Amino acid sequence: MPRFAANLSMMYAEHAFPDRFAAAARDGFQAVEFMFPYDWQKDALATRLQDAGLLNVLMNAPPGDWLAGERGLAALPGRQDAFRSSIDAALSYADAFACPRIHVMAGVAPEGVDRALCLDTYKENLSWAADQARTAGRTLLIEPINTRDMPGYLLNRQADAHAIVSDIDSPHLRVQMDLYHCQIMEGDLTTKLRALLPTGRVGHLQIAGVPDRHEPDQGEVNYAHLFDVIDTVSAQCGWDGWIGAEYRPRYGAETGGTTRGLGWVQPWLKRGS
Ligand SMILES: O=C(O)C(=O)[C@H](O)CO
Ligand SMILES: [Mg+2]
Repeated sequence: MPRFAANLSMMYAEHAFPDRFAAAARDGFQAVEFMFPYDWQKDALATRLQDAGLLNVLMNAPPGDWLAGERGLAALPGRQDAFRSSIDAALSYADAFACPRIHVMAGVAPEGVDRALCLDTYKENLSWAADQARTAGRTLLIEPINTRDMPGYLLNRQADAHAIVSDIDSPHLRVQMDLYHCQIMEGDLTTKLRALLPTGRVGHLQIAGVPDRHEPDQGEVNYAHLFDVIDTVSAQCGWDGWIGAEYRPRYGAETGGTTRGLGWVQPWLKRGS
């Protein structure tokens, strides 16, 4: 049976972020993920998480200056100190939330910087970070992101992410396989899931409708079919990860909000919530 986590950075936007934990629990989610909790005091958010009886299954490391266009630091030459500080911060927050997984974003190639140098920087930084994660008992994730939503992002395809994870060869570095991005960049989702889940290198899945990034019951991807595929392959290979619902709800606060669009996940939500 697939296990779904509500992404509180995109869902429940009709509530202030700290209030989204209780909102997701009321709807029956048992786990949440989110991107960047760093604007909030970690113990206060940890209390919201615990009061709502939720697991936090994924969070992101600080991405650099998001408003200035930065989308991660891991592959940026000359930013090693900032990268290492971002990992320290992420591990501290992950400890407060008992969060096992941290998405470490690669970054957007700076103008005129050689992609080969970025890749070398990426591997060097990830090797160091995976060792920090080992000590802390966490797992880092790298995610291929589509070039339409994030032009210039330095990791776009599943095979490249798996090659990096294989090269670094640490149990504390895995792939975050976002099926929304994978559909846009590559397609062939059924075959990719059947091939990649058994490798042991996929640490987390995410979903959203394609192309509008709304609920997964809208758009070109048949997620009901993919949930069956994930169930079948997981039973065969023992994959026991979570699936993050990382989408922008189609209903706003005035027309029912996030809750109204949860029909797609009802069979898997906790009863009596
Ligand atoms: O963009 C995505 O799909 C992600 O999962 C990142 O964590 C946030 O950009
Ligand atoms: Mg994603």
